[in-house]
Amino acid sequence: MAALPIALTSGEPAGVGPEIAPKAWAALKDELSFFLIGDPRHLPGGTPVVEIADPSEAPGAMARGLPVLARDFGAPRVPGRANPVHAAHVVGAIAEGVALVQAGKAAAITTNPIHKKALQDGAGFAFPGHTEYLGHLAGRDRVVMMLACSALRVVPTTIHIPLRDVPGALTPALLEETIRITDADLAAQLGQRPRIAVAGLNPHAGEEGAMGREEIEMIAPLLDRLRGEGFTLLGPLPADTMFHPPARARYDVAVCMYHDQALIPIKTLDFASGVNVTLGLGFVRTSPDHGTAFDIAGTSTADPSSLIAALRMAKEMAA
Ligand SMILES: NC(=O)C1=CN([C@@H]2O[C@H](COP(=O)(O)OP(=O)(O)OC[C@H]3O[C@@H](n4cnc5c(N)ncnc54)[C@H](O)[C@@H]3O)[C@@H](O)[C@H]2O)C=CC1
Ligand SMILES: NCC(=O)COP(=O)(O)O
Repeated sequence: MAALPIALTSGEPAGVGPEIAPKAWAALKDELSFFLIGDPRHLPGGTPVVEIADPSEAPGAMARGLPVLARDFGAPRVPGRANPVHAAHVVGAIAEGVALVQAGKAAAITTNPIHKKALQDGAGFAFPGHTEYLGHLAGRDRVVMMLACSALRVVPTTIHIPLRDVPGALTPALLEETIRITDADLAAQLGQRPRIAVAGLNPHAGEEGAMGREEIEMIAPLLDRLRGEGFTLLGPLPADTMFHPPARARYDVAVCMYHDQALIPIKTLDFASGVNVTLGLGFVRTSPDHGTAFDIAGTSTADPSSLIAALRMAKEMAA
């Protein structure tokens, strides 16, 4: 019996998602099977499309073209310009992808990039991103964002919030849940518990209280308690010196305090093939690490490498 296909969501039609999906199909058609949930009108002219009525048809269709579970998004696509008419359909494709995974019709979900502001404006989307929406659909109170490439894995503890709100949002409970979910999910993936490096919040990890006290008052006591339970934890480490190659060799994943502390190193190291993974969902979700790239949408120049890596990782994790 053919392996279950991966559900790939449309993402923002005005972005590069419709352009990288056919490129990923061309690269992967002999390696794995997936199907796009989206509007076939949004795909570039000349894309070989096979419309399917059910995910079970995707493996057999891969050799002929990109399998598409066709949905009418209400309007054609204008590259670089989000259309509010699309917004509810973009959200609906994510919900449908999750439902198909939960029904045992798809092995995993891989999401094309969404434009968060366009979904807020067009559909009143109440979530900061996929991560939180997927957690909601999965019925989980808390899930974790991880970005991974061959050189590094990073987890931001706080995600899409303004920088000024980070210190208030960083609670011992939030950090503890983040570390516990990261440890459990990576142990299942790696076959052994991960070595987790934890960043400080402040310059020089607070320099013994001279530059901030979150490390002394919150992070270090929590890490000490979790070490007592058997977690392998380094830190709190100064964030500026934990990402060079010898430092990275000492851990399997870096838990960071806020979005850019985590994402700048990985996107600098490997923007082309980094993958965004949601941990703690109970099913597999991956995504390219990049966004909608409105500035190059419509030019056919978008690099599909990160989507290809995301689909490969979804297959490997779901196996
Ligand atoms: N998983 C998701 O749904 C994600 C969504 N976003 C959203 O995307 C939107 C735009 O975000 P930005 O910060 O501008 O980041 P972006 O990743 O869309 O673009 C940053 C730069 O990288 C380039 N780039 C991105 N992907 C590329 C590709 N495949 N090939 C070649 N060049 C590429 C763009 O042209 C641009 O110059 C925002 O609404 C953001 O929230 C951002 C990251 C992930
Ligand atoms: N910066 C990462 C990003 O925006 C992806 O977020 P999500 O949509 O996967 O939650």
